[in-house]
Amino acid sequence: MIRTLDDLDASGTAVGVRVDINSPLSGDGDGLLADDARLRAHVGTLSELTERNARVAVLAHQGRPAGDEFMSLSAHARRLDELLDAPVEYVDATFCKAARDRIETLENGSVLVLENTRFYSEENMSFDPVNAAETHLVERLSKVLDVFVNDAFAAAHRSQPSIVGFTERLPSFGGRVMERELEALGEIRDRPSPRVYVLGGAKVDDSIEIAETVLQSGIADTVLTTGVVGNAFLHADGVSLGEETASVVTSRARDRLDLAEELLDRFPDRIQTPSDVAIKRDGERIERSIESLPVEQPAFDVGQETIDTYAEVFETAGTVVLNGPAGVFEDERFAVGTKELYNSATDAGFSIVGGGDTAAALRQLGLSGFDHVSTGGGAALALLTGEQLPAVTALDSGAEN
Ligand SMILES: Nc1ncnc2c1ncn2[C@@H]1O[C@H](COP(=O)(O)OP(=O)(O)O)[C@@H](O)[C@H]1O
Ligand SMILES: O=C(OP(=O)(O)O)[C@H](O)COP(=O)(O)O
Repeated sequence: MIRTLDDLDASGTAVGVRVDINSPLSGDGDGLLADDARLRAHVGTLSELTERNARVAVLAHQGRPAGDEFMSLSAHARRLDELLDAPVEYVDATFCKAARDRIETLENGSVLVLENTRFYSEENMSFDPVNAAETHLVERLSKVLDVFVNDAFAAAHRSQPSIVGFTERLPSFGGRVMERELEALGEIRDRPSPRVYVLGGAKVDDSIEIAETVLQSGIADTVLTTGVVGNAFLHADGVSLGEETASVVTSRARDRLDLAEELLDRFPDRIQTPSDVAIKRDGERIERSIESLPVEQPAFDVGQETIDTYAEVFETAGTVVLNGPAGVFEDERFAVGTKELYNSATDAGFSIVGGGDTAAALRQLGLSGFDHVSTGGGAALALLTGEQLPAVTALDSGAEN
């Protein structure tokens, strides 16, 4: 069991808090945040620490080296300053003397945002906790920190130094986001059955692998497919979709379509594919049954019959896990499947939603009422397929040290 903020006497201590505020940027190259959901998620943990009179140094990443969204955290710090009652400063250094000096002179009850951890090469590599503890970032920062709090659930599937290294050197605790996510997602096998996984979106190969894991292990009783994933399963089943749709499928699925075909053979009663789709013809949404395919136009959503069939499955489901939009939700005409399916999933005993684009779809379509909306995409799916997360293993073993 990991220790939480309930186990921490924070007053007067210097606390390093790893958060995941990796966010979509505005796209204008101005480094402004297009969405602050991940920052708002951490407000509880950060406020609790400042109200308890701790000095808080925030560690986080943004983007990946050479990627479009690889940026400084200065805009994140400004937004956190607006969101928190406590004063928030920013320093464009992560672990050098300038950063360490600022941490040492921080006032109790205030926050310092350190620079993007991934500006340093070691942070872009994977380590086991013992070796992560020897990296410059962890070794130097540990000298000026008393305690480490990991609240970065969305990065908990990574083995980077700032995620797994501090637990070897400092008393370490899970933050409130980490605690809530592990509670909601950690014991998926204990959630009521039948458990239904709805796999949509465009990460076709990942979703095919997830389908295999959850069906084989019995974590899921049924897998329903939508989005490009649904079209990929139809394609693997020998349905001739038409050139446009097939080319979206094959551009998204590199080498797992054979596995999809095998899964349809092995679990014929436990995987469902769409019975109809919505295509775009002359700028309009037209619904077509699968039997009437192929068509020239691209299939951008599931059709009403599929929506109704899947909604019936939700009515008797104990747990529904949804990942990935059912269609091109960015276009109102093809948001119908996502809107109606996610809405009816709230009829299930317990509903869990994860995924970056999925969270954006929920906001855009005004969908709510789920039992848990995860801050993580990859991390949530790793947990929901029964994997042990490196961040949690490190917090667990840190608690034993
Ligand atoms: N039928 C479809 N054809 C083309 N794109 C689709 C279709 N269904 C969903 N998508 C696209 O999938 C993308 C989201 O997928 P993904 O990144 O896998 O979701 P998440 O980040 O939630 O895991 C969206 O941009 C959406 O437009
Ligand atoms: O956005 C994240 O993951 P996600 O896209 O799976 O939700 C996390 O910040 C992890 O980032 P990474 O996938 O670059 O390690």
